[in-house]
Amino acid sequence: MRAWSAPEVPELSARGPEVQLYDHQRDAIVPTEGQGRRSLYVCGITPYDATHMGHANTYVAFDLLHRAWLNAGYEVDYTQNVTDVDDPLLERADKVGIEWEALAERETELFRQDMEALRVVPPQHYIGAVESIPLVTSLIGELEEAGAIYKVDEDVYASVAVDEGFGDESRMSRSEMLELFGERGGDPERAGKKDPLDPLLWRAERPGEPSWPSPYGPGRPGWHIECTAIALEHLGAGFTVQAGGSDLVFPHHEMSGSHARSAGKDFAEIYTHGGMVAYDGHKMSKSRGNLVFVSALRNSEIDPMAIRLVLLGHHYRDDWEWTDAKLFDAVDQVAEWRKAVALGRGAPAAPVVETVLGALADDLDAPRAVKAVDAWVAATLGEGGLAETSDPLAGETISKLVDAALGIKL
Ligand SMILES: Nc1ncnc2c1ncn2[C@@H]1O[C@H](COS(=O)(=O)NC(=O)[C@@H](N)CS)[C@@H](O)[C@H]1O
Ligand SMILES: [Zn+2]
Repeated sequence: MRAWSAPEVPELSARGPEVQLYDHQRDAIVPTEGQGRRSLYVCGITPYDATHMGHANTYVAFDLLHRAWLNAGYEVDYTQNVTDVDDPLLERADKVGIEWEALAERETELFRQDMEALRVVPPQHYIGAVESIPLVTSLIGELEEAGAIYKVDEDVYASVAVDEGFGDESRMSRSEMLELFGERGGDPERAGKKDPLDPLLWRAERPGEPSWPSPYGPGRPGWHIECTAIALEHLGAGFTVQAGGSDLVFPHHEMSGSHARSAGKDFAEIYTHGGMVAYDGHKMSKSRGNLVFVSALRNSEIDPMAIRLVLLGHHYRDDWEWTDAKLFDAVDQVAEWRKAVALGRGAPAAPVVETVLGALADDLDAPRAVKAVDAWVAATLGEGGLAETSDPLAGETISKLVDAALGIKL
């Protein structure tokens, strides 16, 4: 599937430090490692209600990781999926009375435009669930060889008992797992399952639902196996980072890793998750409909760089609440940044470069990076810009820095 056009990422003269990142499984900030390259899988959208600020928060967060690795001198293999067939998408298509494929295509295109506007560097592999069905069915075959699948009626389930690492990623209690599994697309109460937590791998054809042929009969893929298959195919076992919002910790990322292990393959080295964005006092969610859309703001002439700056004002792992006031503050902030870099000379830029690259390499601490730029702007717009000690190339250095490291084009 086509991704979106890539923003130019300026090459910085200073090299960023090694990137450290929070790992959910170890509950610690750990070095990101690998031979010369880094590989990243960020779970993509289920294409309806795109692109709300919760989505944007997630993809901008891991764009900072992508950029931090580039600034540290690494090549980055980036894969993202599109869950372009799944229960919530079919339900929404039914509700609004359009073909589910048309809804998926329209919303994915809107998502691409929003990602371009927010200057998110695109994945090299942007892969739909539908186009991955052959990958999914062959991975189910590997689970079958491992004795890790069984049928209930015509539906195919994975047996989590086969995976002794099950639970290591989320570190949740069984009762927590059962509760979240039911809330997030699982069917713990279904009769005939070996374990209520066993997830669906292949959903047999139902009347009125799309289906594709498979060795397990006509049907469609389960949610978790889709990401396992796509990540293993395009990034390979033991890739560096599996990322998404914190509502994916369980069941989605637990199950995705479990399926890989049951097929005898390592999954991600690191699992990391972005916090939840709320609006009107509740997590922004399709079901509640309290959504702020990137495209709506763009259509009312809001500078996407101001939207991006609101997101960067929060640590990626924090939950926070979107407010219009935050947006208006960011509009002013971007204008100040532009004024300061336009002066050409300014307060010394080298220390800002070091602070910004260091902050982002430390578990993507964007708020600390933004504060350092704010301080430089204030000094430069004050008397700092004119003092003898001023740096004649500060404006150019800072605008390249905030572009490469923060994705903010001034
Ligand atoms: N309110 C929110 N705040 C922050 N992130 C959110 C919010 N709502 C959804 N997300 C994140 O946005 C991404 C896409 O969400 S989604 O459209 O529901 N799609 C999915 O979760 C699956 N297609 C992943 S394979 C996920 O990483 C999800 O965790
Ligand atoms: Zn996923």
